[in-house]
Amino acid sequence: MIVCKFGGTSVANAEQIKKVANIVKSNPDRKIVAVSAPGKRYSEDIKVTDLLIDLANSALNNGDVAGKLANVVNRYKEITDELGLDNTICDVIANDLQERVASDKSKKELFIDNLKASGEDNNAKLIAAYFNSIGMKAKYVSPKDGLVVNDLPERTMALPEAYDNLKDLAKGDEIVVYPGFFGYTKDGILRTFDRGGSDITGSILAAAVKADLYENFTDVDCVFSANPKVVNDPVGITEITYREMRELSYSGFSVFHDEALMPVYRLGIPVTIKNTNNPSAPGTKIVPTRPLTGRPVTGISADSGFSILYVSKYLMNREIGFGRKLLQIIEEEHISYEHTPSGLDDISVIIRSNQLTAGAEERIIKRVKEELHADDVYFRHGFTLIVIVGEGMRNNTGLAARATSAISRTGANIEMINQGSSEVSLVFGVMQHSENQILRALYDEFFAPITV
Ligand SMILES: Nc1ncnc2c1ncn2[C@@H]1O[C@H](COP(=O)(O)OP(=O)(O)O)[C@@H](O)[C@H]1O
Ligand SMILES: N[C@@H](CC(=O)OP(=O)(O)O)C(=O)O
Repeated sequence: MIVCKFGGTSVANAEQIKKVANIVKSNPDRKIVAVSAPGKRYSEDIKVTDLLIDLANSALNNGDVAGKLANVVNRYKEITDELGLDNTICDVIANDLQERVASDKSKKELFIDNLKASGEDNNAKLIAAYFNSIGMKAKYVSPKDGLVVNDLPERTMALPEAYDNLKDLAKGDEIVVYPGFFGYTKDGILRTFDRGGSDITGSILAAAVKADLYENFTDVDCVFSANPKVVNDPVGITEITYREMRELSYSGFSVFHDEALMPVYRLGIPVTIKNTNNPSAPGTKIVPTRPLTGRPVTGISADSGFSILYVSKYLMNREIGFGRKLLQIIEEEHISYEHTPSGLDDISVIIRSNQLTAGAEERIIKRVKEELHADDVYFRHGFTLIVIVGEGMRNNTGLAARATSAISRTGANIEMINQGSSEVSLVFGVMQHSENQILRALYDEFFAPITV
């Protein structure tokens, strides 16, 4: 049995939804279909999820609710009209949105989650109605019936019992159309996953029903070895390991959410990334292991929005517990960190900038100075992490040297280097403004065809 997930671009309009129906119809094993909210129809378009976030903020701040709500309903109306569906489903969607807008606003975050999730919830209802209208027996299933997630303040994750609750999801003879992106706490409170989180839903469903395959349909033929929006015509990846994909997704390959790997990885369920616009292309297969090819590097990703906390203190290396105390100060601000490269007398902590506020920075600096008696403490912002990933990198001598010289040829300074302990990745911290130039230089170094 196959669980397939169709991303926002695959369900952005009627034409795309017709392609989805054809893909599902073409293989009777495709029994569970997880869907996103309508995404971008063209590059300047706005995703329904973003329209909904804007609507939620308007509702919280006494802004224009009626106009923004009508805007969202119109996106669905356009789709239903073109699919030849009657007004029933659009009325359901309009009523549902009105109810959500009128719901409890005392917990801002939960109110926004509730509106955000309606994008996928209503699209799943619409797509199930369309499937039935063309004779494909289908039913919409709500995450309320099983996809239990944890409570605030932790980030949203499925609880172990969700897998048991959902194990019989595909038992009937209808195709299950399931909204991505959200679940419910044990108390029935709706919470969304991170942005891009419909990939996570698909993976949870695949693990719950022990699917033979999880197909993730998007708008590119495969995962490329570098972001195709930055590197011209990058090499496509046929097979990639979970570990490689995890590193690359986490650090900038937006094509597949990094958290979506864990549920399927635990059961060894293979994943393929395929193109809704070109379903016969084989796509990229994510597998537990793969034979090594001649190329040590599989992919190069870049992710911006990082800050670095620099701390130096003479004889830091001799001071027992210095690192722990430093990280505890950061923990007490509820901030997570990515890397902690260190030298004899200094340590840097790499943090996602969106977790920092001016107040938090000030408190951290003050405490590190006063409690840890550091000689120097300061934050710097505007960094990108460039990550080179490949199973073939282990024991490949000279690879780091090749990477650093490729970067130095661009004239950029390397602010930080970290060899991931998994030994399949190498991380470089650079200033954000040189990101694209460095990505292209590294791509040329490791992927350009050799000419004699
Ligand atoms: N290395 C990569 N390989 C393929 N696509 C990538 C890569 N890095 C970034 N992308 C982008 O990811 C996009 C698909 O992800 P996303 O927009 O989340 O799609 P969906 O709407 O299917 O969820 C592609 O259009 C592509 O621009
Ligand atoms: N619609 C949500 C969840 C999602 O997974 O969307 P997409 O498939 O368009 O990446 C978002 O925009 O974050």
